[in-house]
Amino acid sequence: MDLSNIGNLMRKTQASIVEKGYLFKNSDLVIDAVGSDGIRVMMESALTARDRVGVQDFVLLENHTSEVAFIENLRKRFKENLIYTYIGSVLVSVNPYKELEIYTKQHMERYRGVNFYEVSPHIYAVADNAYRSMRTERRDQCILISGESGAGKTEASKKVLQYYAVTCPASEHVQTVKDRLLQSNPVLEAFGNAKTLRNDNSSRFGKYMDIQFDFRGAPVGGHIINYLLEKSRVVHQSHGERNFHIFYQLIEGGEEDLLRRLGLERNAQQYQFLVKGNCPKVSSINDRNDWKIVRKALSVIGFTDDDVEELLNIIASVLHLGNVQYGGEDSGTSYITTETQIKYLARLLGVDGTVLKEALTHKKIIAKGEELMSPLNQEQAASARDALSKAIYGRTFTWLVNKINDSLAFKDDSFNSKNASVIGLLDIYGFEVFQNNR
Ligand SMILES: Nc1ncnc2c1ncn2[C@@H]1O[C@H](COP(=O)(O)OP(=O)(O)OP(=O)(O)O)[C@@H](O)[C@H]1O
Repeated sequence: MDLSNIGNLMRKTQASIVEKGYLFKNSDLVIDAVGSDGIRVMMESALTARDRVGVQDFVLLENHTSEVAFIENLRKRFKENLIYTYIGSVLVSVNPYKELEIYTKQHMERYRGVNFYEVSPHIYAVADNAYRSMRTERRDQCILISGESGAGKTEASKKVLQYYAVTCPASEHVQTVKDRLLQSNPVLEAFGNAKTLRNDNSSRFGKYMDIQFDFRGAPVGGHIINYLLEKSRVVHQSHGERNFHIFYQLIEGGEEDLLRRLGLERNAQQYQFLVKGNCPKVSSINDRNDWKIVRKALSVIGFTDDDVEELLNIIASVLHLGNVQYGGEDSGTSYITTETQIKYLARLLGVDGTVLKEALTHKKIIAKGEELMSPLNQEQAASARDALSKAIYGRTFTWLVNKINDSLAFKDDSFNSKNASVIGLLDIYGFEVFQNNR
């Protein structure tokens, strides 16, 4: 072998070894390619490379049962901006908290149709592997994403969706489905995410999303199941946290005449349900911009102007409910001191103001077939108000998800959805332990 070429060949091979993560597992291949003269230098280079970037699959670690070795390998890779590592077919991801140039179309192409271990670990490899297994084995697949709050689960599930949106076959109809699938994210995040101490955009609900594919492997529909929305956040937030994003987006971004119609002021500090966490501004969040994104997304998903109006009426009514105040502290019988709120509430919710007032200050008892109204004291009335606010918000969220599902459902009669192949995406929020878990 011409020794002058060894350097070049080595550099090339080493890059490929590092990229593919073969290192010493497949070092025989490398030694064959380099020839006996290059073996020693080659081995040293590969060793140095492994020292620097770690191994791309934890099963290749010499001491793979050691937690210390595991963490050390993650640390090495993270330092080199390698946030993904495999444990066999499981992908471990470390949140980089910065934009990495690893989600471009070129990257997607690199992972398309390529075997899991031929390219460096990536969320796209997992997405592609599930897709190919679905097509070749004709079996439904599921990608389960779990981790503690702020680990990057929601971002990972968005990357998977983007991967399918770009790489799967498309037609006009399929493009609409892809757009709707992608646009459902900002809407769900506006209504179901909030700033917490750990994550400025924390999902406060669990989400399971089915993506349906036809026989050509094109995404033709989807379905979302939501569960465990953290409704208590509507009425109370811990210090440094916020309510659901949509409230701030509406107040910051809502047009003047819209706010006037809803009886709202452009000042979040005016609303009892938005001041509990004492966190009016978050540097990483632009509520005004996000409002525009959500409004656009709602129309892409197929919400009519009437749907949006109804939705916003209800969101505004929750804010008005929070400002309902009671008198009658010592008497044991509460009464409402904020008539303006009741006026707005009656109009926005389409209910009779007198009936609403009674509902907010009394409880109904049915005894021996007879209905009796019993007055609530101030504290009980405040709890009734909060319970109503949570119930309204919770049902609105379910309504929203149902509307999104209607728009994602495949409506062609000739297509039998029972024959569709499905990739499920489960993004379940991380465990948290609070002083008070609610
Ligand atoms: N791959 C990534 N590249 C760059 N930044 C990321 C990536 N993944 C996550 N982040 C950053 O971390 C933040 C938190 O991520 P994400 O919301 O996905 O966490 P999560 O695990 O879904 O948390 P929660 O359970 O609270 O909803 C994101 O808003 C984003 O700023």
